[in-house]
Amino acid sequence: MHFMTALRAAWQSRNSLLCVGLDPYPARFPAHLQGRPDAILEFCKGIVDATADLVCCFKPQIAYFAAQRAEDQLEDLIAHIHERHPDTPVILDAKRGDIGSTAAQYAVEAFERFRADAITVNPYMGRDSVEPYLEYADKGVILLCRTSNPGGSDLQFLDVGGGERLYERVARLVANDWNASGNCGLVVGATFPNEIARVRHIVGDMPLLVPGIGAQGGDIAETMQAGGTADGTGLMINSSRAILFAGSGEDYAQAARRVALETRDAINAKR
Ligand SMILES: O=c1ccn([C@@H]2O[C@H](COP(=O)(O)O)[C@@H](O)[C@H]2O)c(=O)[nH]1
Repeated sequence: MHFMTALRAAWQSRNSLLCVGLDPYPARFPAHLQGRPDAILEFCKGIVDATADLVCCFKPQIAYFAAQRAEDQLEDLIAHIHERHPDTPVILDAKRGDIGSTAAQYAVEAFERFRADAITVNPYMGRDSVEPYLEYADKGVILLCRTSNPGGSDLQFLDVGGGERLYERVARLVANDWNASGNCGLVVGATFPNEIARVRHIVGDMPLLVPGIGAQGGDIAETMQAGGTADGTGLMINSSRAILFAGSGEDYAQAARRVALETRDAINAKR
């Protein structure tokens, strides 16, 4: 199924705009998982199974798996999500960016090896660096636009002419040119609600992946006000650490579920 079709279906069936980010950091795992060779997979499966009915998508961040030499556990985790929660799209947060020939290999890695439904991509090497992902027309390609970190302003806020900021140029380019197959989205941080509103104005109803609530302190009400579409959807609002590490004992998955539920409900209260 096309990523966008699956996402829209999940927004409706789950009544949720929440994306749970899967950033497994072993030092924060509960004691009963410490030292197990499959700890990353078991930790993440616990989170996924406890929250799947509350989310519109999951977003594993590849660095947390690669740093632990656990790419095989990422493969198994995504296979688990597809098997047990088949209506829940998976966004591989990899932020790839390279020349076309190398990008083609990254696209194979994301969509054929890991079987992700969408990937995050860095657009700053231009169209030919993004083309190999766009060719997978049924997969989502979610481009960095206005990132949530403070240093994002160093470049993304530069005036590229006529008062247009670089992140606005990215939004315009993606909406008017790169999105021919309707498979593009943009990353815009919850920590910059004014820019979320600008991007929404430029791109119409294009889905926005919004990290930055929870541990980074972004405001849910401001995010919804700035980025929600007329039908109350349009956003995948990510929270990772605040949900993953809500508890530190054997009941960590139940604790994660409680925070995921509160977060989903706080978002829904502002739709
Ligand atoms: O601009 C961006 C783009 C991506 N991220 C990623 O989202 C999560 C945020 O984690 P929290 O624990 O909820 O802060 C993480 O995987 C980042 O790599 C982002 O934060 N900002």
